[in-house]
Amino acid sequence: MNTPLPLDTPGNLFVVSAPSGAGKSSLVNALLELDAKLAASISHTTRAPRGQEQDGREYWFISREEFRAKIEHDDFLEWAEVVGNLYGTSKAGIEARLAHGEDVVLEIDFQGALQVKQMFPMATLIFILPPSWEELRLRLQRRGDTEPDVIERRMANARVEVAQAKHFDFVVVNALFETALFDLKAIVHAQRLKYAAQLRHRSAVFQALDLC
Ligand SMILES: Nc1ncnc2c1ncn2[C@@H]1O[C@H](COP(=O)(O)OP(=O)(O)OP(=O)(O)O)[C@@H](O)[C@H]1O
Ligand SMILES: Nc1nc2c(ncn2[C@@H]2O[C@H](COP(=O)(O)O)[C@@H](O)[C@H]2O)c(=O)[nH]1
Repeated sequence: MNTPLPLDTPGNLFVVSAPSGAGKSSLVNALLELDAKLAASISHTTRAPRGQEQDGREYWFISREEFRAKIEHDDFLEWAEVVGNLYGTSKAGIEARLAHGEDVVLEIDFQGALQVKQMFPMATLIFILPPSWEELRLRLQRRGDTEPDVIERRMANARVEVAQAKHFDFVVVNALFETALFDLKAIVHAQRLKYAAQLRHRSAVFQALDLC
């Protein structure tokens, strides 16, 4: 059972999901370079490293047994199986960062995103769409680090994922990279302002109650 996060942390939680190859890592990495207040969370996965990926940089690469043990210990904020591999977001660090007023971004699949929203309704869920199925396939192929049969499985899974976009707070189409990045920055900015105002409202209400 996943234990919920506190509801009124001063930090903001952003969750970015997309079908594999739509460009979410590229967009989130560009956003992280521009935004010093935003930190990424490194997920655990049972899949093998791809290309130049390094343990502790893109992911923590662990065995299925280690992953199962982490589930048993309630170490994950959320976890899911995606195209045959297990992926999970470790709770350690995220709660502390949010409590200290830092903003955290998670790059996870839709199953994980929906779990996070249930436990932490203040989380902002952003879905990145590719401009077309053809372009999605081309991006997966151009990346050159994924076997052809895996590309087919990811394309099939992409249809399931895109059908979930309606449950997200925002949808961004990643056709032109700079335009999508601009949209992402605007969403983060707007949500920060909205939640800061909500926190001020709550503390003003508590003050008013004290005066009564
Ligand atoms: N707007 C864009 N136009 C053209 N190519 C793009 C665009 N955005 C990203 N790409 C390219 O598409 C490929 C896939 O991008 P990326 O690895 O960021 O996708 P992803 O959604 O994070 O995939 P995964 O979930 O598998 O990690 C990369 O080669 C990236 O450079
Ligand atoms: N539910 C979670 N999904 C995650 C997490 N980390 C990554 N992912 C998603 O898995 C797929 C495939 O990723 P890839 O790196 O193997 O291409 C992609 O949609 C990721 O967003 C996680 O911690 N939880």
